Amino acid sequence: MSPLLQVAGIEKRYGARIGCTDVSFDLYPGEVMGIVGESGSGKSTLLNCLAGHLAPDAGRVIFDTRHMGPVDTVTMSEPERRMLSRTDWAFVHQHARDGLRMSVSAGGNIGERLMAVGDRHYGRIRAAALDWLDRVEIDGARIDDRPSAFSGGMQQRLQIARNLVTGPRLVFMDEPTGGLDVSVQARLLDLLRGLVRRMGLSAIIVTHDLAVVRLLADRLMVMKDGRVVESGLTDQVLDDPQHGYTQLLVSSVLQV
Ligand SMILES: Nc1ncnc2c1ncn2[C@@H]1O[C@H](COP(=O)(O)OP(=O)(O)OP(=O)(O)O)[C@@H](O)[C@H]1O
Repeated sequence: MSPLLQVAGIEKRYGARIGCTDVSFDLYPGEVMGIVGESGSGKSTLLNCLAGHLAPDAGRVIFDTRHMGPVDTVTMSEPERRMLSRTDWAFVHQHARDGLRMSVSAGGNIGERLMAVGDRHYGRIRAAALDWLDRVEIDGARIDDRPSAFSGGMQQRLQIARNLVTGPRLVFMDEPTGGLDVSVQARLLDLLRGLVRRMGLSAIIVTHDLAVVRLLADRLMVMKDGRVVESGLTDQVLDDPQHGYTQLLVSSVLQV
């Protein structure tokens, strides 16, 4: 099996400050990679470089596209990258309002993604929207409501539906459960785990919450000061951390 994503030597600087540096890894189809580290360790910078939101200063990101095969997403044109982010890629933001159109109905938010990839059949789009509302446990009767009338947890579930409806090959998630109440987080995590497993999704999840990666990620990268200090299978890294920083990260959670 060839990798879905090949990341080699990614570096991003903000002036003299390192955002992230020397990051390399492969991601295989159906694999979920977690990226953990304390605030300022470079997780978001790396995720944004991978997802094409930030231009790295060095390195390659080769993605195996559905239509063109492997392409370097760092050097591809902006329109090509925009198309990729509507088709093969999805991005789940920490704050649902960054990933939703708040003035458009719930059904419209889901349908918009389908229309962006060329679906024009109203009945089919509405049926898909209803199906996806159901999959993310939102009552279909709310299809014409705007997301602003939803709770934080519902908004996040709607954002996930909007992202997954087009069957992306790779989903980027930035703190998908951050900022939600603990009980809401648990339900969302459960839902995400079900969707990831059922759809065989490949995903890269940035979080500072080790419980999130424990549940969702097959593999883990631990970042500190912009560098990857440890990586491996999630259970291996969390149960037997080798690097002092990872040991600290794991033990600080256990003490809570
Ligand atoms: N726009 C920016 N301008 C200057 N420096 C930045 C910028 N964004 C991030 N940085 C710096 O880059 C480093 C990595 O930050 P980054 O936000 O990627 O970390 P993070 O692990 O995602 O943190 P958090 O969990 O708080 O989001 C930090 O030193 C940060 O101060």
